[in-house]
Amino acid sequence: MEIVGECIYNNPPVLVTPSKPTPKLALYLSNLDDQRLLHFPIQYIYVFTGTLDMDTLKVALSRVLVDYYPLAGRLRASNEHDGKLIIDCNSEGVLFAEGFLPGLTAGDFILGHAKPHKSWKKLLYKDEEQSFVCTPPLVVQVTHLSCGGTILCTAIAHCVSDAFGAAHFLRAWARAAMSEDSELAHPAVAPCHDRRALAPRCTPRIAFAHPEYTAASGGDDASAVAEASSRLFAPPLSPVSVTFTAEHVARLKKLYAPSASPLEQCTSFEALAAHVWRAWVRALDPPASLPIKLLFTMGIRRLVKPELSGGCYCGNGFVLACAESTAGQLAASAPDAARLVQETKQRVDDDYVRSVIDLLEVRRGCLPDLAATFTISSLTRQGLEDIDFGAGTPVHFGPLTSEVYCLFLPVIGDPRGATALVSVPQAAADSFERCCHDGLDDVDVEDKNQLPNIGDGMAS
Ligand SMILES: COc1cc(/C=C/C(=O)SCCNC(=O)CCNC(=O)[C@H](O)C(C)(C)COP(=O)(O)OP(=O)(O)OC[C@H]2O[C@@H](n3cnc4c(N)ncnc43)[C@H](O)[C@@H]2OP(=O)(O)O)ccc1O
Repeated sequence: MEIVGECIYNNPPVLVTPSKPTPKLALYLSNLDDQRLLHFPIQYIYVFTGTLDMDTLKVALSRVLVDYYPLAGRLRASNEHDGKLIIDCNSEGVLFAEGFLPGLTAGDFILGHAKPHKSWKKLLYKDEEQSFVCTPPLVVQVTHLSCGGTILCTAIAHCVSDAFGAAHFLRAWARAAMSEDSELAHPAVAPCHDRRALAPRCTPRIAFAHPEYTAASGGDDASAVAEASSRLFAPPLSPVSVTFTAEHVARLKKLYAPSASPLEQCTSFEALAAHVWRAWVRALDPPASLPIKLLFTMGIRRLVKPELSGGCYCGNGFVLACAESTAGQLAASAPDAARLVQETKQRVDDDYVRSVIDLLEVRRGCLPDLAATFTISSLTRQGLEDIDFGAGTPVHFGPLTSEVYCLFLPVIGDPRGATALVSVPQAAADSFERCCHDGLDDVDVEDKNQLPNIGDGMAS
C-alpha cells in the first residue's frame, strides 16, 4: 500500500529526557551487540484505530527512561577499544516527532494492505544529516490520521537491543502510559543493561567452523556459483507477505514430520522455517547443485551458562544459527529440510555462543555470509504486538520496510499463526507465494490426514 501525500509537522521534534537523574556511564556493548550486522535502526510501526494522548505518551516515556536510560544516551566509538561502540549514557534524550497525514486511515493497514512500501518512510522523522552513530538510539514518531487513528513508529538502534529487549521496554512504556500516576509505574521485571556476561574470553577460542560467517567454497566453478547466487537477490525486489494461520501451521507440522512418533515431531518454527526456505528455493529455481544456507536468529538468554536471568537482559541475546544443504536436496524432501533446522538448533549451546563471541572479537567488523543464503528472524512470541498505550491494541504491527531477510511476524488475533514477510526478485514473487501456499489452500476443509506431496522436485 502506497502512502500518498506528505506528513505535516507543525512543530519541530523534541528531546524527551528521563524524569529523574540516571547513571552517567559509558556502557559496554557485547560483541553480539556491536557487530556490523546490527549497525542499523530497527523501524517498526504500530497502527491504532484510537487516538494516543501526546502528553501521556511523553510523560510515560520520560518516566520509563529512568529505568531504560541507555535509550536516552548516544552511541559513540570508544577511543580505548579500537573504535568499538559504547553507549554514552548522558541523558541527552529520545527524539520525539509528531506529525499528521491527511488521507490515510488505520483501516488502510488491515486486510492484506499491509505490505511495506517505500512511501511508508514518511512515518518516521529523519534528520538527513545525521549518521547512524549520531542519531539517537531511540527515535519516535507519532502520526495522527484523519480517521482519528494513530501510528506509532519506533526506531531503535539494533546494537542496543534485540526484539525481546525492545518488547520489554515498549511494554513498560505502555504500562506507564496506562497507569493513573506514571511516576508509580515500574517495569514488572527490572531491565538489565550490563552486558559483561557476554564478554569474550581472555584468550579467544573459535571452536566451531561457523559457516554463518564463512563463504561456502565454490569448488572448481566458483564464478558460476557466484553468478547463480546473485540471481537469488537480483533487483528489482518485491515484498511478499504470506500469512500462515494456526491451521496452516498445524498442517505444516504434520507435513514436515510425518512420523507418528512423539520423539520425531517438529515445532511450529521448524516446520515453517523449512517450508519457507524450500519455497524460496523452489521459486527461484537455482541449479540443483548450488549450496544453499539457512541462517536464523536464535535466542540465547536461556542457553548460556549461567542463564541471562538477573532481570530482563536488554542487550542482544541472540546468535545466527546456520543450516546447509543444496538446492536439489532442499526441493526434494520436506522432512529432511525440517531435520536440518532441528539439528542446527541443537548445535547451538553455551560453547557455540562463546565461540561466536570470540570470533566476533578476533574478526571485528566481519559480516555473515549472505550469498545463496535465506535468512529468517522470528519475532513471534516475543510480546511485541499486543501493546496498549491507552487506545487499545494495534490493528497492525510490522516493519517499516521489507528486506531480503525474512521475518516471521506475529498475527494479530491468531497467536499460533505467523506471517512471513520477505523481499524476493520481482519475477519470482508470485511463484514464491504459490510455493508458500502449496498444499495449504484447502486446509480448513479437507481431512487433515490426507497430506499432499509438495516435496517432489524443483519448480519449473
Ligand atoms: C531493537 O528494537 C527492535 C528489534 C526487533 C527485532 C529484532 C530482532 O529480530 S532480534 C532476533 C529476534 N529473534 C530471536 O531472538 C529468535 C527467538 N526465538 C528462538 O530463539 C526460538 O527458540 C527459535 C530458534 C526461533 C526456535 O523456536 P522453536 O522451534 O519454536 O523452539 P522453542 O522456542 O524452544 O519452542 C518449542 C515449543 O515450546 C513452546 N513455546 C515456546 N515459546 C512459547 C511461548 N512464548 N508461548 C507458548 N509456547 C511456547 C511451544 O509449544 C513450542 O512448540 P510449538 O510447536 O508450539 O511451536 C523488532 C522491533 C524492535 O523495536
